[in-house]
Amino acid sequence: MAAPIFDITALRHAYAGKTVLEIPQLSIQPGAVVGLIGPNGSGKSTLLKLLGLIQKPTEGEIRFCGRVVEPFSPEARFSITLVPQEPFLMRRSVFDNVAYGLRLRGDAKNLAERVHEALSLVGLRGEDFVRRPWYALSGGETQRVALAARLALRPKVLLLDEPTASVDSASAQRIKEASVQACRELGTTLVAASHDWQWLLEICDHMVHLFKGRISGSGRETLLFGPWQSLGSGKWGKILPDDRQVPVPEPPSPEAVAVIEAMPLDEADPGPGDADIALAGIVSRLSLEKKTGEVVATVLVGDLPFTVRITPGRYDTGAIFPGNTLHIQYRIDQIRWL
Ligand SMILES: Nc1ncnc2c1ncn2[C@@H]1O[C@H](COP(=O)(O)OP(=O)(O)OP(=O)(O)O)[C@@H](O)[C@H]1O
Repeated sequence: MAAPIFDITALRHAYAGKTVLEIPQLSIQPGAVVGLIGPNGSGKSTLLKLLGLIQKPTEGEIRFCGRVVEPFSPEARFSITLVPQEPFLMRRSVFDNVAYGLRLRGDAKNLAERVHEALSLVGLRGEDFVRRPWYALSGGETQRVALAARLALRPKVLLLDEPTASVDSASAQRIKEASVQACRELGTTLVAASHDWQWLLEICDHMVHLFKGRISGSGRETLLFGPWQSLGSGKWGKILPDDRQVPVPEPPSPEAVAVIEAMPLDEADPGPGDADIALAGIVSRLSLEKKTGEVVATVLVGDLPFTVRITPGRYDTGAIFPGNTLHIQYRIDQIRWL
């Protein structure tokens, strides 16, 4: 295996003395497509800024290509590029915005051609856009020009922070396609934070699920939030509006979060099998996971969203689609607490 492009060790980051991110170890391979998911405030943007070397961690180390690189060093600036949630353009034409980085690093050969190429990657026709001033663009076009300006640099690493949060759906689609295509064509490593779990599952080699600044899993786990109720006879869990029970082990604190790894559904007739809990739910969405070729489903049990893995054999029976009833299964002793 190639040496990691990023190697994180004993990382802790704090704002005004409050720790918001703690990652003991994380490696990212060159050329990998990595997804960051997690609720608001879980530390995704902070991790991207640290990987983008525009912030220094409070403690610990981030090695880039095997070396600790100083924030804002030329090496970092020309190899790693971060597209923030609300990218801004310089008060110049689209051409000058896209050409800026190339000129800055003294790399202006075939400039016009490269600007047009980068714009076409994000679905904008050069002829229509190069002369436009920064203010004559929609939000989606601004986002795409900002991405084109990064892709023109053929970066080693592209960091995307919620690339599609505030744009129309056509721009969102184009931004997603362009970033993945760039990674394929240029061998760029892509780390994308997004609430679009389905998109990340489809494109990622690796998912990192952040929760309260810690890695809680790989994005396929179910998180169940308190408050927890006593179910009697020493049992704990939740009671659904239809009186069904969702049992968990005794919670360590009232606000503890239960984590259930996605169990595979691979039998024609689910039954409890290895699990001690089986609950009927309604399939609400299905996604094909690039890494495993499995279908990952969200199944609503009452109003609780559970994540399950459906093996190709089971999925090929053709009986699973949104709106269907499916039994989710888990073992109480496999639940861990956050
Ligand atoms: N500059 C800052 N100063 C102080 N606190 C900050 C700063 N930036 C972020 N935080 C806090 O750090 C925590 C993590 O924030 P971060 O923006 O990294 O989360 P996130 O997962 O990207 O959230 P979102 O999905 O809302 O963008 C939050 O509690 C946030 O309020």
